[in-house]
Formats: sequence, structure tokens, C-alpha cells
Amino acid sequence: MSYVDEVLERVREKNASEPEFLQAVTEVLNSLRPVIDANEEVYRREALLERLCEPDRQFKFRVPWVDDKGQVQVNTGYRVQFNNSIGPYKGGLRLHPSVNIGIIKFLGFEQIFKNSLTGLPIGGGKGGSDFDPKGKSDREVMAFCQSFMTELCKYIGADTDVPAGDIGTGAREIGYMFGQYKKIRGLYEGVLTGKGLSYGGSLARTEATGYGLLYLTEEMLKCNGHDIKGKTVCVSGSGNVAIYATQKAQQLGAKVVTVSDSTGWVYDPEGIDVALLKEVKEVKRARLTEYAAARPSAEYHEGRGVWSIKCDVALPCATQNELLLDDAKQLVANGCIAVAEGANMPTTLEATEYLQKNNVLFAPGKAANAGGVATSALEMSQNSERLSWTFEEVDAKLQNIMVNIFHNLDDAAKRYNMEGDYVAGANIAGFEKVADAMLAQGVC
Ligand SMILES: NC(=O)C1=CN([C@@H]2O[C@H](COP(=O)(O)OP(=O)(O)OC[C@H]3O[C@@H](n4cnc5c(N)ncnc54)[C@H](OP(=O)(O)O)[C@@H]3O)[C@@H](O)[C@H]2O)C=CC1
Ligand SMILES: O=C(O)CCC(=O)C(=O)O
Repeated sequence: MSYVDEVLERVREKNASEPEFLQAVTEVLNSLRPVIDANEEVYRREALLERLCEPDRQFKFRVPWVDDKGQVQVNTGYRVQFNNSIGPYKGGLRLHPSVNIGIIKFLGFEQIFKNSLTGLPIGGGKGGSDFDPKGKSDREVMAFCQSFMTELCKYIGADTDVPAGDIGTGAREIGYMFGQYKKIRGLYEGVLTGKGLSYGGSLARTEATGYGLLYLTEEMLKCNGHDIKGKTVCVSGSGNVAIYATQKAQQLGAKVVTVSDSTGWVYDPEGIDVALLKEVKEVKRARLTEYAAARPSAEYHEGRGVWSIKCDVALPCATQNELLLDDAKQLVANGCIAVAEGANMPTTLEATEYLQKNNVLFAPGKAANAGGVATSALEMSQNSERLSWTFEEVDAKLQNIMVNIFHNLDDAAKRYNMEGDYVAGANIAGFEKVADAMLAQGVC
């Protein structure tokens, strides 16, 4: 049995109740086969893959807080510190009722390779809780965040582990968590990214994941003889990534015709009105029905359906496993030429395979959405320097990083005779640096 198959079998046995983690490991290890085969003796002796698939450590803790009625509520908090071979653990905090240890492990595992691809010195980690900020008052969110950080602050630090936002964790939550960290630890340091601009945040971090997605998509299209200008784009989600992906796509001359949330989706053939979307989602924290009610050209539909709309480019920006095999078939039938993942692992393994077999350009999340964490690393640099760069400086660095990521993964795929397989290219390019660092640092 090959080394990859042996490790996959062991990982499946040990983590049988964590389907998302198994999906992520299976995708990565399968596409690394040519690299592993070429170095099998060393990697096997050093148990490199076994070490890569086992987090350095994981914390699980109780998060008690008091709601507005005086009732004590209890949630579960997690932080998985997966791999710090190339830098301090770095990755977001997800607040969503679906959060469990398997989801946090899949996200932390993906983060190792994504962070490596940025070219910046950051390791992989992720955390979160099954707390749902939706429908909670600001005071309730603050009570939760303070309790969450009361425990989390024992394990993190500016040079140890630097969390950030993810689903359900935006500027409000990061602010409450930063305040509690400072109060307990007595340290004013860059322990979190995505901070407000008045207390150490970086300009362009809010926009970075969505903008970065478009910079990489634009480069991928250009290198394959297409222009983003004039393309019709379907976006899913309507949160941080989706909003700024929509904004940048329209700035680059494309037309975005859909967005969605967990209850429904909007089709707006005249192009999504970003100012209205921001008002509904960022200011009012309301449902998309409010967008449709205020916009005569928009249709609102319950449930899911974004991928049924004819488009040239599809940008899944909501959550994991939201683009299924039937959706991939529909996209191909409608003439879609490119899919780039704004979310983490939004496309199932079967759907990815189908898209690639049908010559759809496919940019995996760990490359396509790396602009968020890359800009977080730029925020860390600014905090260390005690300086703030302008929006234009940060945006120019982001653009450069995304273009480099595309060329690095394109080159890696070509080196292993897998030209055009950007999934393999991203995994190989991300893995090589981490593997080198792990080998150089000995058995640890
Ligand atoms: N923020 C960042 O910098 C980065 C985020 N990502 C990834 O991008 C994705 C989106 O994150 P972000 O925009 O920050 O999160 P937000 O919380 O801002 O928005 C999430 C969006 O996805 C929708 N959504 C969430 N869960 C589900 C679900 N189970 N089914 C259907 N829709 C759902 C939400 O709808 P509703 O409001 O109804 O819940 C909302 O529209 C995630 O996969 C995240 O891990 C990746 C890199 C960086
Ligand atoms: O900015 C960060 O540190 C993390 C962003 C994130 O969670 C992600 O890349 O999935």
C-alpha cells in the first residue's frame, strides 16, 4: 500500500466522526501523491504526513454567559493550533450553530497550506463556537465574547497564535474580544486581526478576502485567454467575502447577478446594488428579503438556487459544501468557464472533479480566498512596526500577493505535469514549504 493510502486509512479510522476534516485531508493528500511518491523514503521515516494530519494541540472549553432575560446560557468554545512550522498559528474564529471540532479541524488544516501560499510567516490554526450571533442583542454578543476570551486568552498571543474573523465574527465581535484580552492579560498587542481602525486594525482588511478573490480570478482568466470585463458572475453568500467580491467584480467591469443567505437568494439581472446590499447586511443585519423589497429589478427565492442562473464565472462565498455535483452539472450546461472559491471548501469533491473534467478553470479556496489572511499578516506587521499603511499601500501588496499565489500554484502544477490542475498546484506549493520547515526542525 502506498504511504498516502496508509496515512489516509489511519486518519479515517481515528477521525471517523469528522466528515469535513476527512474530506479536506483526502483532497490534499490525494493531490500530493506525486510529491510524496518522489520523497517517500524520507517522509515515511520522518512520519511527515502523520504529523501534518494531527493538530499540535486543541482546546475545547465551556463558554457561559447571561442573556437579556437573566438566563445563563452555555456554549462550547474551540481553538485548534494545527501547525506552526512557518510562523505563529493564524486563522479565524467561526461563530455559527453548526460549529463542532471536525469543522474547526478541517478549517485549521486548510489554513496550514493557505497561509504557506501567501508567502508570509504564518502557521495554521482555527477556532470558534456553536454560539449564534444572529438575533442577539449587542449586550448578549459582548457577554458571549468576553466569556469566550476569558478562556481563550490563556492560549493565544501576538507571537503565539493570532485569531481573526470568520463566519459570524466581524468587527463588533473582534472589538469585544480584544477589549477582554487587554483587560485580562494587561497587554496591548496585535493578538487579533480584523481590528477596528481606531485600535490597530489595517485599512483594506475588511475588503481583503473578496478583493483578493477577484485579483486571483482576474489573473487566472487572463492567463487562460479571458477577460473578467463583461463577464456575468454568480456569487453565493452575502457576508463579508461575498459583499467585497461583488464590489471588486463590478469595479473590474463584470456584472454580479446573484447573492444568497441561509434562507434564500436574490437574482438581480441588472446587477447587484452593492450599496443597498451593504446597508441590508452590514448595517441592519437583515435578511435578503429587504434587499429585494427595495430593488424593483430583483427577484427573491426561498431556499438555494444561485447555481441555476446562467453565468460565466461562479464565486461560492458562503460556506462549506454549498456547490454540489448537480450544481456543477448545471454550471457546465450553462457555459460557465471558471469557478473560484471565496469560501473554505464550498465545492464537494465530486463537484470539483466534474468541473475540472469539463475544463472549467477551478481555483481552490486555499489559494483564492488567501487574501484575507494575507492582509491579516500585513496587519500583524503594521502592529509590530507601530505604523499604519495607507489603503492603497495595503491593496497594492494584496494584489501582488494574489498574482504571485496564482503563478506559484500554476508553476507547481506544471512541475508535476498537471498543467491547469490548480487544486493540485495549490496543495503542492503550500505543502512544499511546510514540509521543508518540518524536516529542518526535527521531530517535534
Ligand atoms: N472573512 C474572511 O476574511 C474569510 C472568510 N473565509 C470563508 O468565507 C466564507 C464566508 O465567510 P464570511 O463572509 O466572513 O462570513 P459572514 O458571516 O460574513 O457571511 C457568511 C455568509 O454565508 C451564509 N451562510 C453561512 N452559513 C451558511 C449555511 N450553512 N448555509 C447557507 N448559507 C450560509 C450567511 O448567511 P446568513 O447570514 O443567513 O447566515 C452569510 O451570507 C466562509 O467559508 C469563511 O470560512 C475565507 C477566508 C477569509
Ligand atoms: O485573517 C485571518 O487570520 C484568518 C482568515 C480566515 O479565517 C481564513 O482564511 O479562512
